[in-house]
Amino acid sequence: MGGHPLTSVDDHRARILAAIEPLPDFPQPLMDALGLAAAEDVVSPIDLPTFDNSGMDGYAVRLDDVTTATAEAPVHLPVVGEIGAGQAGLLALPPGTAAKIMTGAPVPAGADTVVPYEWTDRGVAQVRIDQAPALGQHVRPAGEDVATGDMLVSHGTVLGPRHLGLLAAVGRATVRSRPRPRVVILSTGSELREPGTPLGHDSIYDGNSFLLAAAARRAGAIAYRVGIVPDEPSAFLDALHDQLVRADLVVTSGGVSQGDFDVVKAALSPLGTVWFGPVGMQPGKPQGFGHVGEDATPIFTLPGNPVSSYISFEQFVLPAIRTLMGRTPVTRPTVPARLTHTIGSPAGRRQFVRASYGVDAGGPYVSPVGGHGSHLIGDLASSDALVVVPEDVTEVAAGTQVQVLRLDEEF
Ligand SMILES: Nc1nc2c(c(=O)[nH]1)N[C@H]1C(S)=C(S)[C@@H](COP(=O)(O)OP(=O)(O)OC[C@H]3O[C@@H](n4cnc5c(N)ncnc54)[C@H](O)[C@@H]3O)O[C@H]1N2
Ligand code: MOO
Repeated sequence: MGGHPLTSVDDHRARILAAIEPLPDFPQPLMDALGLAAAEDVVSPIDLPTFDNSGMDGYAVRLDDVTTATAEAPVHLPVVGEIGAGQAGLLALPPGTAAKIMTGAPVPAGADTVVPYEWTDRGVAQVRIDQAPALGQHVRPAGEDVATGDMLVSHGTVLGPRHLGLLAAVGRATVRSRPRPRVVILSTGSELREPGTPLGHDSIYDGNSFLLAAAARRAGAIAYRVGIVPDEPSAFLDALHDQLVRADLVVTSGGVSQGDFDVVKAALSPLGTVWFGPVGMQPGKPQGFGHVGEDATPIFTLPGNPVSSYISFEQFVLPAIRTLMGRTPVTRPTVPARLTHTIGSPAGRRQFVRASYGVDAGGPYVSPVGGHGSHLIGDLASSDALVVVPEDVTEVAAGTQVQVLRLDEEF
């Protein structure tokens, strides 16, 4: 790739997003929709409360019958029934009577007020009322909270526990949303070993497939972490084709630079459906994107260095997952912060500097963490932000306002 011109980060992302369509939406059971974007405007089919109901355990009365009640001169009323929540036998209250009523039970026609037990002798056949209530006291009117036709959740809202609770409360069993994309992650490299197994003198543990699968799941996808694939094109193609049946997206790590055993490039280049080339970024220069299989499944071939892999995921795969899910914005927004230490950056490449973000008396700040090496996964794990240094900038002085990606923030 040495002689190839660099594709810009923005052009590469634009090429990817032009090739990704949101997944079709369909009605999903409410619990499956947690964290998904609603793909419909939901208006309420009913009022909430659905009917006038009691806010206290006590007696339903007509205010006119109890306005004179005091401790010295209590009012006595015959009790004509008992109304429990979900057990409402008594539909109307005759004048001059009271009915026991429980919290949430429908207030009978004719009653306009509820007297709580604490203001009475809790009588069964007759009740003594020691205090006069205000009109409508402890009656929760129908439609007070939500009226039929109110907009409950608008298209694009990311559904959380409170939205789902409300949808259930108005009787919705499902909500239209796009499903979680299924993302298959393959890591390539004959040097790789599964964590928990012994390491040879020339092997390393496969951190990337965990890094990428966890990032995909955090982004809202269903991540399938496939085992390690050796540096052998036929083995890679077999593994890939086995996985396509359950993939909306495929992500590979490793095997895309200039090495003699760069398996992903060797296996996919002959298909002619995957673009490989250098992208003007550091880390993450060697990239590939295209389509594979009968369904033209999108495939991202990310570089194997762990930090390169992760930053490539952030820049390219995350926006694709969010597009599939109908989430906006598709790219993580940057926030401004004050840089605490001077940093250098290569000309012509957008640099992503591992950093830690904080806020002090001077406002938000960001401090570089560790070195630039794209193998430094320890430094990556100590970071929670990336400083974005534009392509044409070769040095940023301490104290400068920079643009920062906060990696653990929801957006
Ligand atoms: N002659 C050149 N060599 C390299 C170039 C170049 O332009 N010319 N680019 C360098 C850059 S930049 C990167 S990034 C890497 C990308 O290489 P590959 O994508 O082919 O990745 P590998 O060679 O397979 O591995 C690179 C590195 O990462 C380690 N690795 C790979 N997979 C994993 C994994 N699953 N878990 C942990 N670590 C992994 C691997 O052992 C290597 O150390 O190429 C440079 N070379
Ligand atoms: O692009 Mo590589 O990702 O700089 O190490």
